[in-house]
Amino acid sequence: MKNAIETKNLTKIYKNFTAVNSLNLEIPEKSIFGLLGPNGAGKTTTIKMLTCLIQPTSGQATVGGYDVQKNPNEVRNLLGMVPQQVSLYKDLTVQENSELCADYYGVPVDEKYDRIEDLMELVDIKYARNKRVGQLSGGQKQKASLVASLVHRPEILFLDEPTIGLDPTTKRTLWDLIRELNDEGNTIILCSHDMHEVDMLCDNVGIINTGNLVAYDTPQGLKDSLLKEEKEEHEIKMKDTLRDISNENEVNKSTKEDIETLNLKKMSFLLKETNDSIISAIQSNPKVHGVEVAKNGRFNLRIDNFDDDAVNDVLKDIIGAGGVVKSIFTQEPSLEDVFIKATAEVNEDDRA
Ligand SMILES: Nc1ncnc2c1ncn2[C@@H]1O[C@H](COP(=O)(O)OP(=O)(O)OP(=O)(O)O)[C@@H](O)[C@H]1O
Repeated sequence: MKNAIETKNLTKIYKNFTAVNSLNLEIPEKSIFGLLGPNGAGKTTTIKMLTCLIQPTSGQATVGGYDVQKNPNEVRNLLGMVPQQVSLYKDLTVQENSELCADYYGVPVDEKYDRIEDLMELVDIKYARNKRVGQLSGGQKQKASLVASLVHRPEILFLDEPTIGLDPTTKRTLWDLIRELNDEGNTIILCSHDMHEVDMLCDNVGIINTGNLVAYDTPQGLKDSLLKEEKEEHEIKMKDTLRDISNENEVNKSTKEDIETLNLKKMSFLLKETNDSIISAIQSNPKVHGVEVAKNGRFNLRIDNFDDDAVNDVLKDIIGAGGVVKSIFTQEPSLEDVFIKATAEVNEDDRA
């Protein structure tokens, strides 16, 4: 698979402050890539370099095979950009802004009205086409911005916090649109602080912290690696604690309990009906620790966090004993956990 974007040691230094430090990134064609990072990490600076708004201090970047420094015009023709702050003319209407963008990118006159019509239909902003952008709500502005950015059919679309401030329904409409554009073969670069959004939409995620790329994988790959890291940390902690205990020659009850629960994850089932045979079936599973039946009939238990089959095994026990599961909940690492871990160490001094 070809890459839509490649960077090699891409660096931006403002005076003596390193905003982006030697970034090496590969974004496959026709994928949705999520760029994450805390405030001030260097996301917008990276996007600005890739969209030819600012010059890198050193390193290279290619977009659609074109070098951002040597062929900025070719790069600009390939991409569309929805920035954090909507950059349309406030005194012009949605229609006028869209036409202006179409003319700027040289969209043939016999196509431009149809394209604008189709896009307005797609994002549902037709009803406000004759309103001035300055009079629109935040969500309407975002939609107008999308129409203007997509009118020249960019192969690569940059979206900087596209759903910030949108209501949940409009947000989901926009997610559908992003997926649709991707299905049509567009590459999408999404900058967002919304972890759920990134998890739902992106094929790959890069986490940038103090100008450095600190993680790059699929969302699931990142979560799995956190689980693996936790397992390794847990094993080290176990060994240390057991050594301490044997040194002290005394096993404190709460310490023992701490060790036992370190590697357990919470799991909870709501069954249609409960009876003793279901309870004893769950209790007799060696992977289950401490079953508790809550007043609302929900089973709360803990299972081995690192055993891939544990959830399946408990389910089999319940179904085998004639139980009907209405809902199930397990606590897994989220992309937010990965983000917090990957960006925990902040050393702004290193950037100067
Ligand atoms: N023109 C500039 N001159 C000096 N420093 C700058 C300039 N633009 C950005 N920076 C600094 O570079 C760093 C990265 O900024 P950038 O806007 O790329 O962060 P970001 O990851 O997009 O943050 P946010 O999530 O808050 O939008 C910040 O510390 C910022 O202050």
